[in-house]
Amino acid sequence: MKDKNLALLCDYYELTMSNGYFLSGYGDKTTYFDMFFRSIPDGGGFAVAAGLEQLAEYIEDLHFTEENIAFLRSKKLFSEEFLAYLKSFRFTGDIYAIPEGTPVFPNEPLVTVRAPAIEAQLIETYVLLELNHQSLIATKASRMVRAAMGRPILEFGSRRAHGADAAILGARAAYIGGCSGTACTIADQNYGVPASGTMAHSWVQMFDSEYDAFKTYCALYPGNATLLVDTYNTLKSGVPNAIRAFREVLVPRGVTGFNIRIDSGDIAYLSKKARAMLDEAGFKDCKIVATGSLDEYLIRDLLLQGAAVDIFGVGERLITSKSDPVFDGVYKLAAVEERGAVVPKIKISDNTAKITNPHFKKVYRLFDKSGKAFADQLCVYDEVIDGTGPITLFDPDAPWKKKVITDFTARELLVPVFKGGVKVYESPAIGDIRDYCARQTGLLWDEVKRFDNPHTYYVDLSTKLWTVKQQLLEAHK
Ligand SMILES: Nc1ncnc2c1ncn2[C@@H]1O[C@H](COP(=O)(O)OP(=O)(O)OP(=O)(O)O)[C@@H](O)[C@H]1O
Ligand SMILES: O=P(O)(O)OC[C@H]1O[C@H](OP(=O)(O)OP(=O)(O)O)[C@H](O)[C@@H]1O
Ligand SMILES: O=C(O)c1cccnc1
Repeated sequence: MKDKNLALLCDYYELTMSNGYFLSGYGDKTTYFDMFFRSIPDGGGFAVAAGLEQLAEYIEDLHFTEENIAFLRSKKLFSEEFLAYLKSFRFTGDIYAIPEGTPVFPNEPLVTVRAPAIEAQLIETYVLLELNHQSLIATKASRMVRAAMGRPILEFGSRRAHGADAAILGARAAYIGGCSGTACTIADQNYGVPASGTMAHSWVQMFDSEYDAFKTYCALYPGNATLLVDTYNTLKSGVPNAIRAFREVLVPRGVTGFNIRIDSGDIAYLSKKARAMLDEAGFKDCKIVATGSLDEYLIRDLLLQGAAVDIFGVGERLITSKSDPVFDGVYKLAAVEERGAVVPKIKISDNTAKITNPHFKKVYRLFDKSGKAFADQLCVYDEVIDGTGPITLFDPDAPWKKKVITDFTARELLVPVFKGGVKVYESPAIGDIRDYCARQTGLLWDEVKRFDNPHTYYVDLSTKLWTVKQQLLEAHK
């Protein structure tokens, strides 16, 4: 993907509008665009931001090749002046973003772009596709990881992913969301997501007997043997043959740390029976991996049934976020600059939830004295919340419902990623993003993290921002 020029991976209207801005004298106008989302997949209480590293790489490299320009010329729609401008196009603006792995909520900017109109417009599609996809999968992974109550989850979805990028970057996002590894080897090579795996039924079928298959695998990979026990009959042959192979090949070598995998049938019943057989054979440390169309609800249900599963492998329902496969991030103009002053802009809708929050904004996360996050506050860019004075929180839709908070700390969420076209943000190592995600998720109340009817986390507006919004609504009445 890195070697491909993806400048034309944009919706065609970005180009027609940009050509139009260019010809109408708006091309250089400084604009502020926010990327934010409106609803949390699966009715969850929070989402996990992901995709920033790839977005930053894309923008840093964004340029139009001779071929791109010749292609655009062939459409007979774009002016020669605009095509000449594209030849030397580079992103020159500023970008602020919420770091990957941060729990995020509807209506707060995950990315704010301050750039000349054409530049900000041309990156819209990529900003959205990268953040929408990776945030979707990171959010889904986080749900599954919570359902597994500390048991590792391995991402096994490449074969069911909607294309190569969805597999590779999906594996990256799943790791950020808390998965422990992936079967996707290239995700390890490219992004450092630890790759591992077990074996397919074909391995077991290939040999004259199940026992031969297990014995050979144990001899080849003594430190990494996870034997798939359900090819013929899990309890009658799979588990007994696995026990025999462990006993005959691994025990004499002093190897520990082997596993079995169950991929079909009643996982609760079979895992409990298999556990008893392994324990009886003296293999109390042998772990049981379960796979087969799992998701957070099945994982939770299996654990409620007392399934003796130590590790879950999850594919299709994670890599496609099958139960709710759309992350509805949007990219909206929030302000422009007129003679150096920031002028807020609003998008009005009959659906009040779709009215945008205008202005160049900051996002603060507020923590109570126990360290738990209790609300996010959107402010105008020149406001500061430092926790030294009280803060008034109110419901933006019912501003008379107020409370004054005194004992709290505040952390600004948006960090600079580009300044004047120069990338100033060094993306952390993937393992650090994953750890950060786990720590930040740990700062949310359990009520926000439950699956059913989670508590709505407040994303409030400062009085100043709320007033600007009301004034714009009045002005457009
Ligand atoms: N104890 C259980 N409680 C709830 N769901 C389960 C339990 N055990 C398995 N499942 C789930 O039920 C579904 C069973 O799928 P299905 O019957 O189509 O195939 P399978 O058992 O995996 O067998 P095969 O791979 O041979 O088709 C899977 O989604 C699996 O995760
Ligand atoms: O079910 P998922 O969550 O996607 O997990 C990955 C699945 O992929 C493999 O099966 P494969 O695609 O070979 O087909 P199978 O279901 O017939 O085993 C593996 O054996 C798992 O069952
Ligand atoms: O390694 C595995 O067990 C695996 C990999 C991909 C898909 N299903 C299982």
